[in-house]
Amino acid sequence: MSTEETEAATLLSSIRSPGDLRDLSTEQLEVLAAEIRDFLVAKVSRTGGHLGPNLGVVELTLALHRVFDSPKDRILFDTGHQAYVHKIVSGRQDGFDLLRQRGGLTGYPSQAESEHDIIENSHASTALSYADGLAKAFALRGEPRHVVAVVGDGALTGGMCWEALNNIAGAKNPLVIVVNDNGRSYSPTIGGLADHLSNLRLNPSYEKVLDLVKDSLGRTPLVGPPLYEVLHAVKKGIKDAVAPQAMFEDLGIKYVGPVDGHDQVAVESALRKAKSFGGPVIVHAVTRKGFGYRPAEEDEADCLHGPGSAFDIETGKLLAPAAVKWTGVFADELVAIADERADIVGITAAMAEPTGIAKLMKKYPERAYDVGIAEQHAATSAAGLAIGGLHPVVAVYATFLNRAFDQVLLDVAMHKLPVTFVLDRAGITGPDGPSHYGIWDMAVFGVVPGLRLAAPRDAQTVREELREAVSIEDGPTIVRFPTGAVPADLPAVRRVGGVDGFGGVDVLSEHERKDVLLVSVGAFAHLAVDAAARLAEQGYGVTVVDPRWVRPVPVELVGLAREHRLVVTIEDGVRTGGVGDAIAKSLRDADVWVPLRDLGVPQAWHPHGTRAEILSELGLTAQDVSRQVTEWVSRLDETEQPTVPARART
Ligand SMILES: Cc1ncc(C[n+]2csc(CCOP(=O)(O)OP(=O)(O)O)c2C)c(N)n1
Ligand SMILES: CC(=O)[C@@H](O)[C@H](O)COP(=O)(O)O
Ligand SMILES: [Mg+2]
Repeated sequence: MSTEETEAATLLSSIRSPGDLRDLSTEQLEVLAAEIRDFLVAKVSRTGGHLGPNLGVVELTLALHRVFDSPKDRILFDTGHQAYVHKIVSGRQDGFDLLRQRGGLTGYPSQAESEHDIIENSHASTALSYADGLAKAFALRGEPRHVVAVVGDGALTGGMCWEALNNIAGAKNPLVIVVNDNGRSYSPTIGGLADHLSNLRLNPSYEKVLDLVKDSLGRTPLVGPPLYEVLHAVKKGIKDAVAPQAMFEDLGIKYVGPVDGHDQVAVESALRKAKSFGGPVIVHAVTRKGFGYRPAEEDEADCLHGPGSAFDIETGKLLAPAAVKWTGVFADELVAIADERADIVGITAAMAEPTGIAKLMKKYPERAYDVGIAEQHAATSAAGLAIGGLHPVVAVYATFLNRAFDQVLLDVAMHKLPVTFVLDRAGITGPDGPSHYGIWDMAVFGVVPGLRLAAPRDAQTVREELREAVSIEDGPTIVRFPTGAVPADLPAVRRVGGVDGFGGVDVLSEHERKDVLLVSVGAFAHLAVDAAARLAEQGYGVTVVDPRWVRPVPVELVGLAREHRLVVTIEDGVRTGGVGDAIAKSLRDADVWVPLRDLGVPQAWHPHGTRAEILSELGLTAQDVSRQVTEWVSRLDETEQPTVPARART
C-alpha cells in the first residue's frame, strides 16, 4: 500500500466523532472525501442501499460537522437516506457491514444508534417542520444552539416544506436550511421550483466564464483579484436576475448561494456565513447525485439512488438475477388497459420507475404525470382529473399514501370519484424499516365510505383486480401488493359469488371436513395453502379462501364462515382495524357466532431486516400458522367435546 493509501486508510479510521474533523487541513479533507467515497462504494456494493444520494453529500456533510457542533447544534436530514456520511463520521463505520440488515445499522438516522441523530421517519419533506419547532424551542428556552436542516430538491417539492418555510420566515428564528440541489429525486426533479433552481444551477455560461476568468486573472497578480471581484459582482447581478432567492428573500429568508457542494472550502464558507446570520437562511448547495463513482454518475434512471441488494462495483449492476416483480406485472397491465381506454391516465409522486408508471409515461407521455414528492396533491389532482372525465391511476408506495388520507376520504371518496390507487410495497417491506412498512392501508382506508380495496395474490389476480378497479365508476379503489418477486400463479378451485366480473371469493383449497375457514389476504395465499396442507396431515379440514376485494368485507365470507367451526384470517397489515377485525364485525352483524382468530402485524414499530425475517419474527409463516391453528382448534375440541378428541370423531 502506498504512503498516501496508508495515510488515507488511517485518516478515515482515525475519525471516530465529528470533532475529529475540525483540525483537518483542506488537503486532508480531500483525501478523507475520497476515502469516504471508496468506503461507501465498497460497503454499499455488498449490502445495497442509498449510494447515489450519499456520494453526493460527502463534502457537504464534512462541512456541516466542521462548522456546527453536533449534538449541541442539531443537524437534521430530510428523508434521511443521505445520512450515511453523517453516520460514518459519527462513530459508526464498523456498522456498515450490516447496513439495513437485521440487528445492524438502519438506513436512516436512528436515535438508538447515536446522539447525533434525530429524524427517523424516512418520509420526505418533514425536516423543515422539525427544524421550525426545534428552533422555536431553543429560542423559548434561551438555548444558544443552532438548527440545520438538509433538504433535497426533491423533498422541497413536498407541501410540508412550504408550510414550514412560511412559519420559519414568520418566526425569524436563527435556522440554517441547506438545499441539497442535485436536480433529481429519482429522475430529474419536476415543477416550477425545480426549473427555478436549475436555471441557476445549470446556467453554465456565466459559471464557466467566471471560472475561466477566475483562473486566468489569478495568474495576473496586479489586475487579477480586484477585477475578479468586480466580475463576481457582475455574476451576483446575473444571479439576482434569475436566482430563486427573490422567492425566498421575499418570504423573509436570506439566500446564500448557489455554492458548489463539492468545493469543501466554498461550502464551509457559505455555512459559516449562514451560521452567523442570526435569522432564517437558505444555503443553496449544488451537488451531483452519485458524484465520484462513474456507474452512479452515468446511471440515467436514478444515479444508483438505492440499489436494493449487492451490485458489481465495476458496472453498478445488481448481482441478483432479475425476477418478475409485482411492479412489472402492474406496469404491463396498466399499459395494456391504457391501449384500450383513452381515459386512463397515470400519476406518480416522483417515483415513476419504482412504481412502474414509467412504462405508461414512455408509451403515453401525455397521459402520465409526475407531481413531485406530493402525494396529497396527487390524490386531489386525481380527483380533478376524474371530474374532468378521466380515470386516474395513482401509483405510490403504500406507506406514502398515509399522508393523503384526508384527500382520499373527502376529495375523492366523498365525491364518489373513479380514482384507482395502486399501492406498491404494501405490507412489511424490510430494509427500509418501520416508516416504510405499508401495513396501515387496509385498516386506515378500510373505513372510507365507498372505497373498495383489493389485495391480489399473484400476477393473474393483479391483472384481474386492476381491471376490476378501473371498471368502478362510482368511487375510489385501491389495489395493493408487496415488494419483490411475484409468486407463481395460484388458480382458484372455484369462485363463490361475484357479479358481472366483479368481486366474489376464490376458494384456493378445501377438504371434506370443514374445521377451519382460513381467509388469506393477498400475497399470503401460498402460505395459507401450505399451512392448510400441514393441518390436513393432522386430520384437520381447512378451506382456504382469498376474498380478493377485502374492504368492504365480501358478503360471501359470512356464508362460508357459517359452514366452519373456526375462522382464521391472515393479512400483511396491522391487525387493529384490519381485515380480520372487519370480518369479525361482519360476522357479528350477521349474527354468525363462529369464533374468529386474526393473524397479522401487531400494532407496534417493527425493526428493519429482510421481509422474510420480520414476517418470521411475527409468526407469519406456514409452519407458525399451522401450529397456531392447531392450538386453537384443539381448544375448540376440548370445549365442544372434552372427552372425545376431534380425530377420533367420525
Ligand atoms: C413522502 C415520500 N414520498 C416518496 C418517498 C420516496 N423517496 C425516497 S428518496 C426520494 C427522492 C428524494 O429526492 P431529494 O429530496 O432530492 O434527495 P436526493 O435523493 O436527491 O438526495 C423519494 C421520492 C419518500 N421517502 N417520502
Ligand atoms: C428512501 C425511499 O423512500 C426509497 O428510496 C426507498 O428506499 C425505496 O425502496 P425500494 O427499494 O422498495 O424501492
Ligand atoms: Mg435531489
